[in-house]
Amino acid sequence: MSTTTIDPTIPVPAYPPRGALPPGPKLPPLLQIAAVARDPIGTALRAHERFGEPFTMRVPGFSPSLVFSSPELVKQVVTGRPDVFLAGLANRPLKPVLGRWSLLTLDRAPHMRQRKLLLPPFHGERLRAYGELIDELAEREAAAWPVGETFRLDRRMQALTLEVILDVVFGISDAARKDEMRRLLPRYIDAARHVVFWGSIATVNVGPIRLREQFESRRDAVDQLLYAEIADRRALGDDQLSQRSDILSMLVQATHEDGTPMGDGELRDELMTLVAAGHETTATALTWAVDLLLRNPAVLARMRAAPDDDYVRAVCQEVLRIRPVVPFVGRVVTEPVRIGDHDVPAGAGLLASIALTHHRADIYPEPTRFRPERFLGDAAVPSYGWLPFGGGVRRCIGASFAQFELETILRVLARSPLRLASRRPEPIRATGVTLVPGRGVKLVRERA
Ligand code: HEM
Repeated sequence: MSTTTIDPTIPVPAYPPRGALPPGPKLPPLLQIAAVARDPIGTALRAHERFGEPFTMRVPGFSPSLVFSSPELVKQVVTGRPDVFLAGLANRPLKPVLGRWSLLTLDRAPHMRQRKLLLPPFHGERLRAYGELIDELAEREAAAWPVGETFRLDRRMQALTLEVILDVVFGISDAARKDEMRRLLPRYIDAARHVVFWGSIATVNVGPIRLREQFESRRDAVDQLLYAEIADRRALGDDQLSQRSDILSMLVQATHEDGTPMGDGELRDELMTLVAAGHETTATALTWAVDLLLRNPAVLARMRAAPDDDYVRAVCQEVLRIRPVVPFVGRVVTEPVRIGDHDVPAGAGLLASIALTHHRADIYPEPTRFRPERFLGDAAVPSYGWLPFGGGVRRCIGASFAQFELETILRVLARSPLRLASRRPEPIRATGVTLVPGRGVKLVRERA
């Protein structure tokens, strides 16, 4: 069933001529993206120091982009007119993975149509009802870790946040299907990460390297499960549906303004979007949070000693400041615009560098120090000085849920007797659209 009639495809505007954009790193685009992959924050800081604001980044398959980082200019980028500042177009590398109806890859009226349907399930206190379940899943996960053996925390956090998505978003109750999802979704996300980061290079088949085939077969396997779940949910009566609190059940009942329900393709793309946007991001933030806590014993001690809500919130805010899981958000402009004193030609990309904003010494003295106290009391951060969830009509719809999930799980993890397997600093790497710990944060659980 497909009910949506507006074609969401917007042509990519021609790139502006080189001379029309401010200077930036001279490396060829492929080498620029390799440098970003290896040292995302350092590369941005060095470019900012050398070229000032804005500088131009060029990466393969993406509009050449002006990078901004001061709060007032970042605000203009993320809150610019949604019919001109297109985020869906900027997010187009995600399209092969998430689909054409994904909230992340749509713009203008089709984007607002989907956003109106997706926002209500994420609103207010609704998802807090899941607090107990999340707490229970976290306790069970931490209790299963082997004593005295080294393990990678990133993998465990991915498994945990996937469980949360399978319950809260999908509401899958069939045990066999849930097991299949546990097995197949991470494999698909793994293949998808390369497609997103390396663009078209990762979708070719060269001799024995069958990246495209692998990507497509993993996508089809997951799609089959998703369509089966959608069909089962549609088969439920209104009474049964209205008693369920998972997001899929709510979306199956939702209707667009013209009264039409979401089609199967729309539902599939939005489910995939919620997994992709909400699973690894939260897992990565948790992994960084534990790494930072174990390297900052005073903060850990305060977390262990029955912390108040404000302190736990401040810890999570500081984690997302110093390790912004999504290091930038992008827009592509379809007509000339002015950002501060800068004329930006049509077809240029704009990047709000969250990582650079969060490392500004004028907002955060000693920006590389982990100090949750920055977010306590009257210490005010300027608006758009902290934006791990982006902003404007594209602001992350899962932001309050993510913060709640982080705080709930971190309280549990802080109580676990864990130590780092190595004191060496954890390298920060970029994969897909996230900043991840290069070695996955290796831990040892000690005897309690
Ligand atoms: C620590 C966790 C998370 C971080 C750091 C994060 C960050 C972001 C960022 C930076 C954006 C882009 C905003 C912009 O372009 O201005 C975004 C968009 C989005 N996020 Fe999140 N997110 C997180 C968790 C979640 C969760 C748990 C969900 C849902 C289950 C979610 C769903 C979405 C969706 C659907 C969008 C697209 C919104 C739109 O384009 O209208 N995110 N997120």
